[in-house]
Amino acid sequence: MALASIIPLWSPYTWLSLIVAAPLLIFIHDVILQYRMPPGPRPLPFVGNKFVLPKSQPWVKFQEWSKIYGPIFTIWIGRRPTVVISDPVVAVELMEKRSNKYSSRPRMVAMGELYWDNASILVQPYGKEWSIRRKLLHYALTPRALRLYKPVQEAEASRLCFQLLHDPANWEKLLERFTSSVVFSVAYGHRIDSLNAEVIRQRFEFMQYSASLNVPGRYAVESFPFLKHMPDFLAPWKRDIKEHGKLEANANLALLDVVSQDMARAKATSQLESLPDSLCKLLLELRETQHIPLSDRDFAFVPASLFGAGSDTTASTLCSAFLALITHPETLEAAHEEVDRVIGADRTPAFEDEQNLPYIRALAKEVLRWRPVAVLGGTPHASTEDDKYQGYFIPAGTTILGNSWAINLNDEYYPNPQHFHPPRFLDSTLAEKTKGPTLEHGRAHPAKSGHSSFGWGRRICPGADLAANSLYVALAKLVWAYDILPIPNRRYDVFAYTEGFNIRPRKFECIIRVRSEAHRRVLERENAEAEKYMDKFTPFVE
Ligand code: HEM
Repeated sequence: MALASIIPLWSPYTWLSLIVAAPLLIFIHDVILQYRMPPGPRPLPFVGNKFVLPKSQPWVKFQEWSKIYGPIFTIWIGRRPTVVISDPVVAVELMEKRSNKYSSRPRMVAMGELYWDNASILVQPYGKEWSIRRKLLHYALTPRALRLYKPVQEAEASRLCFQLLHDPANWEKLLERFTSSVVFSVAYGHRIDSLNAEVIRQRFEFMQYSASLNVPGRYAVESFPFLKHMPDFLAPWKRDIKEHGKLEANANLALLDVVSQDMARAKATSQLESLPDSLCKLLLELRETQHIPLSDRDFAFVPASLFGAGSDTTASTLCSAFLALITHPETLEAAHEEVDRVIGADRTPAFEDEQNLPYIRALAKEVLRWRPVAVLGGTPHASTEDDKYQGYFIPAGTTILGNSWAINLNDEYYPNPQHFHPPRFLDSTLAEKTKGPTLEHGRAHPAKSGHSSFGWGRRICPGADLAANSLYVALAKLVWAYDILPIPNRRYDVFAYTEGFNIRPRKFECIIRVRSEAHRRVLERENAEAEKYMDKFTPFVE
C-alpha cells in the first residue's frame, strides 16, 4: 500500500496546526484536571512536579506540603497524578470505606510484569488473580494457624536473647537472623541458623534486585508500557530483567519442592503429624483436596512472598525499637519495672503473659507509630474508578500514597509526636480518646489498633498479626534480659534513616548488657529448651 494512501495529503499548514494543537489540547486537558483534583505544588506542563520532588526522604517533604496544601494533596509525576494522604481519617475514608475503588496497585511494568510476571501478590492489580493469592495467605494466617506459629516465635526469641550474650555488637544481624528464621519456619518449616545460609543470601539478592527495578525514571517502559513488547534481542534490559525473574521463580519452586519432599517422606514413614506446621505445608495439603487455579510457579510465589514482605520489615522495626530505647531511657525503666513486677527473675516473658504486660504491648505499637517501616504506606494503592471526595475529583488510575510518616506524626492525633511515648497505646488511653479529643492525648485514630502502620482496607498487611506477635515476644524477652543503653557522650540522630519504600535506622552502636547473672542463667536454660524445640525445623544450610 502506498504511503500516501495511509497518510492524508494535508497541506503543511494543516500539519503544523495539528502539531501545535495536539499538545495544546493535552495541556488544556491537564490544567482542567489539575484544577479539579486536590491542590498541591504547581506542576509544569508535561513534566509535572519532577523538578521539585525530593531525591531523599520524600516522606518528610510530603509532610511539609501537607501543612501547606492540606491532608490530601496531589503531586504530578509527568502527567500522572499521585494523591498523597496525611491524615488517618482521610486514609480510612478512601482506602477502607471506599475500598472497592481504591484497592488496586499502580502499574509497575519492570518489577511486576517483567520480573515477577504478575506472580507476586504485592504488586498485583485488584481482581481475581490477586484475590486467589490473598485467600491462600489468609487460610494459612488464621488465628488458629497463628497459634501454631507462636511456639516458634517464642523459641526463636529465646535463641536471639541467648546469642546476644555472646555477640552484642552484632545485634542488628542477630535481629535479622531472628526475623528470617521466624518467617522461614512459618513459611516452610525450616529454620535459619545463619544469615550466610544460601537461601537467605539468595533472598537478599532478589530483594535488592527487585528494589532496583522500582527506581523512578530508571526504565522508560514505565512511561511507555508498549516497550515491554519489544523483542528481547532489541531490548537487552528486558532480557536481563526476565532472566533475573526466572532465577527467583526457580528458587521459589525449589523451596516448594523441599516441603513436598518433606511431606512425602513423612507420609511414607507415617510421621506426617510430627512434621512442623508451615504455611507451605498447609497450602500443599489444601491443594490435595481442592483445585487451586494457580500454576506451580505462581503457587510457589505465595509462601515466598512472606520473606520479602515480612522479614526485613519486622527486623527494621526492632532496630527502631533499639534506637527509641536508647534515646528515651525512661521507657526502658518503665518496661523493666513491668516485667520485673509481673514476671520476676526466674523466667522470661511469653505469650501467655501478654495480657499482663500492657506496657510492653504498648511499646511495640509505639515503635510502629514512631518510625513506620513502610514509611509511605508500603506499596502504593491505585484507584480503579472515578471518584469525588470533599468536592475534589479523583480519576480512575490515580496512585494513592498513605504517607505513614505524616499520619503517624500528625500532632492532632499524637501530641508531641516525635516523643517516643508508649502510654499513648495503653488500653485506658485509647478508650479515653474514643470519648473525644483531649489536649493530652489528641484525637482518636479511626483504627481499633490506634495506628495504621500495616496499611488499609482490602490490601492491609495479611501478616500484621504474625508481625505483631514477633514484635511483642522479642521485645518482651529483650527488655526482660537486657539493659539497652546509649554509649556515653554519643549523640544519636533519630532521623538518620535509610532511603527506599521500607526504612531502617542507619547503623548505630549501643550497649547491650545482661541485667544480672541470674538473668544470664535463665537465658542459657531457655536457649537449651528453645534449641530442643527448634530441632524438628531442620535448618537451611550455608
Ligand atoms: C512490622 C512488620 C510489617 C509491617 C510494618 C508491614 C506493613 C505492610 C504494609 C504497610 C503493607 C501495604 C498495605 C497496603 O497496601 O495498604 C503490607 C503489605 C503486605 N504485607 Fe506486610 N508488614 C509487616 C510484616 C509482614 C509479615 C510478617 C508478612 C507475612 C506473613 C507480611 C506480608 C505482607 C503481604 C503479602 C503484603 C501484600 C498484601 C497485598 O498486596 O494484598 N507483612 N505490609
